[in-house]
Amino acid sequence: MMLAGAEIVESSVSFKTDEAGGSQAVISPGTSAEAQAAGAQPPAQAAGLARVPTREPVDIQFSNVTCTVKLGINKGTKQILHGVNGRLRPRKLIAIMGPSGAGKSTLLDVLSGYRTTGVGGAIFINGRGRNMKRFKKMSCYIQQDDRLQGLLTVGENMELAADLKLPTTMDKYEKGEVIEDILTNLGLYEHMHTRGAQLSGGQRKRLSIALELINNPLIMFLDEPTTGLDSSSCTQVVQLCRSLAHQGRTIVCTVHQPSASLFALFDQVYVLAAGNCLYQGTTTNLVPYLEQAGVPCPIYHNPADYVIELACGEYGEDKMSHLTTKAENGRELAWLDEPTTIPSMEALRKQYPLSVMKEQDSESGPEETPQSNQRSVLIRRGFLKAKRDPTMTHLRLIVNVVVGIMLGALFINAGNEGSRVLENYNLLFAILMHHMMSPMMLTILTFPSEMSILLKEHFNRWYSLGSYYISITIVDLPISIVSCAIFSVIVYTMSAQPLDIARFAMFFAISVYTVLVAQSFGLMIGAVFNVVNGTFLGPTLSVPMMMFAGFGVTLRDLPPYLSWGSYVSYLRYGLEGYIGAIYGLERPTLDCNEAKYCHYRYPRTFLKEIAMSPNMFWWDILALTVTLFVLRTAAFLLLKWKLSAVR
Ligand SMILES: Nc1ncnc2c1ncn2[C@@H]1O[C@H](COP(=O)(O)OP(=O)(O)OP(=O)(O)O)[C@@H](O)[C@H]1O
Repeated sequence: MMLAGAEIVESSVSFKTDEAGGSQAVISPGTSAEAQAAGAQPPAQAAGLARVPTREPVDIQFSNVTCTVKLGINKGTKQILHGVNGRLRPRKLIAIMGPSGAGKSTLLDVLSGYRTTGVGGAIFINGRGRNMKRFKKMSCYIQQDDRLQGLLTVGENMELAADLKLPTTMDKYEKGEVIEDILTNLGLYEHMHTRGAQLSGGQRKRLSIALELINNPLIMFLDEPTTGLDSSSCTQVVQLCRSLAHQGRTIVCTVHQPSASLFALFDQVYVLAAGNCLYQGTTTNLVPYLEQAGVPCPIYHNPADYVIELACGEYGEDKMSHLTTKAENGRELAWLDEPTTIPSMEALRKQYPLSVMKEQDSESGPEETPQSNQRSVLIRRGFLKAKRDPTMTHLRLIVNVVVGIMLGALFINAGNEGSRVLENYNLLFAILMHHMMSPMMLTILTFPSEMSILLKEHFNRWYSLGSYYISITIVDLPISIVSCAIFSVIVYTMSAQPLDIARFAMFFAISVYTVLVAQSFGLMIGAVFNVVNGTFLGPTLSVPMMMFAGFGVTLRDLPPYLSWGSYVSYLRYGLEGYIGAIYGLERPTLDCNEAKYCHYRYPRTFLKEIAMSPNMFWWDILALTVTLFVLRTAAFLLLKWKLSAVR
């Protein structure tokens, strides 16, 4: 790992903060495309990212790449990429351009290794077939939507990413230097204490790049880094990418329709039209290429706009196919920078012998740091987020207090009164519903957004799924227990349940179990479905659970062909557990102060009526433990499946 003082290879862009707190790109001389086009050698970098890549730059070649997606049952398939070829040269900022729907993001997904399903063709790294494990160690993928931790500040985001991505042997000062260097050069140092959610679009994009720069990748893929940014932020981000590329990285971005000045910042451009390559070469060669192809770019027309118009078929489909043929669908290298010096695959293999790969392969495991470190950092991050989370923590605590008081007030003193046993039974069911619905819905509503961050961070090798899963389980436990305890104390005392520590402990244990099981059920749904589908499915799937709980229809009265349902419904064990806690343990006869005749003042009569045994508590705990384990494992497996299925 090279830190401050490392060799600096080219002039660059840095950002200075103006008085208003905004950032401005300061372009050092020697970086303009014109200067490069004129053959000027860029001078040494005066200011810029000190951490240049420590490994040799990477040459990427792809051949006959296809991508086909399934459109659904009996709807056939659709081919998005039609055997495209290309060469992505090192130290270059490369734009993949094309009209909407041309397949830019798909090509980027394929090249980055994010998409693996329905993909054909070959990708070569430095002359050898891509080894995914090795490739992932040297590359990162920054998707279009900035998936950042909005509750954490820029500094915290960077610190935690550094703890996950830098060797554990580095101390906090060394890591701090890396963070300072990156933030200073990306113009984010002054925003160190701003939360991710409060950053502007351009700042968010730069933070996304900063986070991935921590472990100094050789190859960076960025999907539409300029979308949604104003022209000055666009220039800042593209200038930054250019500077990073010229330090020795291969940077590939998709862009929609860049302005002429933005277009000039790219070194190389790859134009796609309907899944075919129309042009591959330097930005400066585009105009001569079009001229030679017989479709000259009109004077005063932005070449980037013109080529997109051609790619859209505005000048006729025949021109599109003519250009695809001329570009040999990306095989033609004549329009790249110094085409005669582009090494063959064989030469590249000689240049990068396998013995070097051996060293790289033995460097570390699939992630940068050991699992124990990943877990502790993720737990730290989880608690930091939980402390500030207005929904998962603050609202959850408030809801438990409010609902506890409301239920307590509605069923005040119902617990000891023989004439109100049925009311108390309703209260126990209402408590069960509360413990089921609130954690389940909260998870269903919040997890999909967490899922997108997980997808990004897991793909970029920040941590393993196992470490992530263990950390979210641990972080949520104290919040669940505290909110459950507050609720239980309020409702238990207000409704005058028997003041017996053993009974309260049983009541509380069942409550915590119900919350944890419901949350795991929500996690299963949230891992697979989006918010809309999850919001529909969660409560809908819970209805049969309620049916089989033994409330409304007693367990005795369930039709024999449906009796299995009571064994799979965790609510049945929850309700039975509550009954055991409140009416079990040989509870003495209840008071009968509010009526002349109290039919259920003898708990045994009531238990007989509802067909529940008071002595099943430990069986209920066992059943809930098994259910929790099964659901938690299922949620993990579904998450694992989802991580690969989306690709
Ligand atoms: N999973 C999928 N199922 C069906 N069609 C898909 C799928 N993924 C992509 N497509 C289609 O493939 C085409 C290319 O999509 P892609 O997102 O790569 O385009 P793009 O060039 O990046 O477009 P944009 O610039 O609008 O993002 C589009 O027509 C899109 O609808």
